[in-house]
Amino acid sequence: MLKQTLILASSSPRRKELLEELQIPIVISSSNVDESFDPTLAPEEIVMYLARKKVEAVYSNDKESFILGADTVVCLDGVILGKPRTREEASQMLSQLSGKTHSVYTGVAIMANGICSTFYEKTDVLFWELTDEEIHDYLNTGEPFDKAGAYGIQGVGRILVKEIKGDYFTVVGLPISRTVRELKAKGFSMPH
Ligand SMILES: Cc1cn([C@H]2C[C@H](O)[C@@H](COP(=O)(O)OP(=O)(O)OP(=O)(O)O)O2)c(=O)[nH]c1=O
Repeated sequence: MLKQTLILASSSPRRKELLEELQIPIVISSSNVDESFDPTLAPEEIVMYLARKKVEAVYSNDKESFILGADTVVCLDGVILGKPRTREEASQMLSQLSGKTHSVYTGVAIMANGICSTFYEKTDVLFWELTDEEIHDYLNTGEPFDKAGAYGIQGVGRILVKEIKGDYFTVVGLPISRTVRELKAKGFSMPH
C-alpha cells in the first residue's frame, strides 16, 4: 500500500499551484535532471521521456509514494522551442510565434507501485500579430524567461493569445483534469 502523498518531481510553481488548488497533499522533490533530448524524436515522445526522467530521479530515493512529473515544450512548424536563455532568444521566439498557431505539448509521468506510466496532451495556440513594441514591452515584464516558448498564458502573456484549442492547463504546464483521472485510476485517493 503506497502512502497517500503525492511527490511532485518538479520545481514549477504553476504545477504546484494547480495541485494545491484541489487540496491535493503534495511534497516537492525536484532533482536536477539533464533535460537534453534526441531532437529527432516527436514532441510528444520528448515530453513523455523528460517527464519520466524527472520521476525516475525521485523514485530512486522514495519507493513508498506516488510520484508525478511533467514536461512542457512549444512546437512551431516542427521546431521545438524550450525556455529562452537570453532576452534575444526570447525576442526571437516571440517574433516567430507572432500571427501563427503553435502546439504546446505537456507530457506527464506517474509512478505508482514501481510502475511508471506516461501520457501527453496537446493544445494549439494562435497568437495575434505582435508589433515590435508589444514584444519589447512583454520582454520587460520578465515573464518569458522560465517558460517554454517565452510566454506565460496565465500571466501578462494572455494578451498575446487570440485563440486556443485544447486544455488551457496543458499550456500552463499540467493538464490537471486528465492528471487527476489518471492518479485516481492508479489508486490515489483524492480529497474530492
Ligand atoms: C507556454 C507556457 C509554458 N509555461 C511553463 C510551464 C513549465 O513550467 C515551463 C516549461 O519548463 P519545464 O521544463 O516543463 O518545467 P520547469 O523547468 O518549470 O520545472 P521542472 O523541470 O522542475 O518540472 O514553461 C507556462 O507557465 N505558461 C505557458 O503559457
